Amino acid sequence: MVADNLLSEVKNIVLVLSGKGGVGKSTVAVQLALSLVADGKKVGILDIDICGPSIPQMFGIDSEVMQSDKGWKPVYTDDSKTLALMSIAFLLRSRNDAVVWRGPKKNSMIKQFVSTVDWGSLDYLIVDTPPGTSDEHMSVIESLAGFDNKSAVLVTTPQLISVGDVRREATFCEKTGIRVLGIVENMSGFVCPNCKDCTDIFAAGGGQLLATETGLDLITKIPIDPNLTKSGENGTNFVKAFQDSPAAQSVFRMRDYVQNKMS
Ligand SMILES: Nc1ncnc2c1ncn2[C@@H]1O[C@H](COP(=O)(O)OP(=O)(O)OP(=O)(O)O)[C@@H](O)[C@H]1O
Ligand code: SF4
Repeated sequence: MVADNLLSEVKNIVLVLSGKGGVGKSTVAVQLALSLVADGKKVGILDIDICGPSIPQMFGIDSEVMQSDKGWKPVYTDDSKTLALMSIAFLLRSRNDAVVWRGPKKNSMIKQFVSTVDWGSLDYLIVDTPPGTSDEHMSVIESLAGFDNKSAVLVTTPQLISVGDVRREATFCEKTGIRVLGIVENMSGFVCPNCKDCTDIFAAGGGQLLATETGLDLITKIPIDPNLTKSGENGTNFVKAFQDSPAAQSVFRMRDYVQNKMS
């Protein structure tokens, strides 16, 4: 069963969640999408971070939303149309416009996103969410209530303070009936490009601790990679350009895990 007929050709939905801001949720969403595309899949990214949309910038795309005869056309990253994007940023006149909407207006925008975007056929729709468990989360979950094949990935960093936030996110998923595929530990050490040694810059073991406590799988640990930071600023396809790097290999493990669990 599907929530709406414009999602009728979408096979799987993956929500990317984190309890805390700045842990790399959008980065994980984008790299998961690009790695699925590298595996021949058709993918969409829905950016529901109404107050801080970052997906268009991560692809270096500045575009306006156009209408199709069915709804809003997503913005494609290239002519092959294998990766489609939708973000509030495409609806704003300028990237610097601030969104100061109260809950009900945000809710209706998210419901419109879910019901009005003409995604066409997709293997995966990745939903990039704001941090925490806010109005946006409730709205998207309510809007997707009729879509069966949906799951979540929880992103954390190795510090324990972040783990506490993600634990609350796991409880939220349990209460709202969203299946959690597992935990991604991001910024998990820094692999030196010279000696390939991994230094735990922040701390170590947060993702594993959370996994042990919640009984969820630790899907992968993505190290800090300066090229990954740069790709978020200049729109480079990181997993294609740096496919042999430890960070890209870790992203591929996440992709394979997600595909196995959702098949
Ligand atoms: N593994 C990594 N290696 C290097 N840089 C990273 C990594 N993960 C994230 N970053 C960088 O950290 C910053 C924050 O990442 P990102 O925007 O993905 O976080 P977020 O959790 O989505 O933030 P927000 O709370 O604003 O939604 C970005 O500059 C991004 O490029
Ligand atoms: S980890 Fe090794 S190679 Fe890298 S900066 Fe430190 S000493 Fe140099």
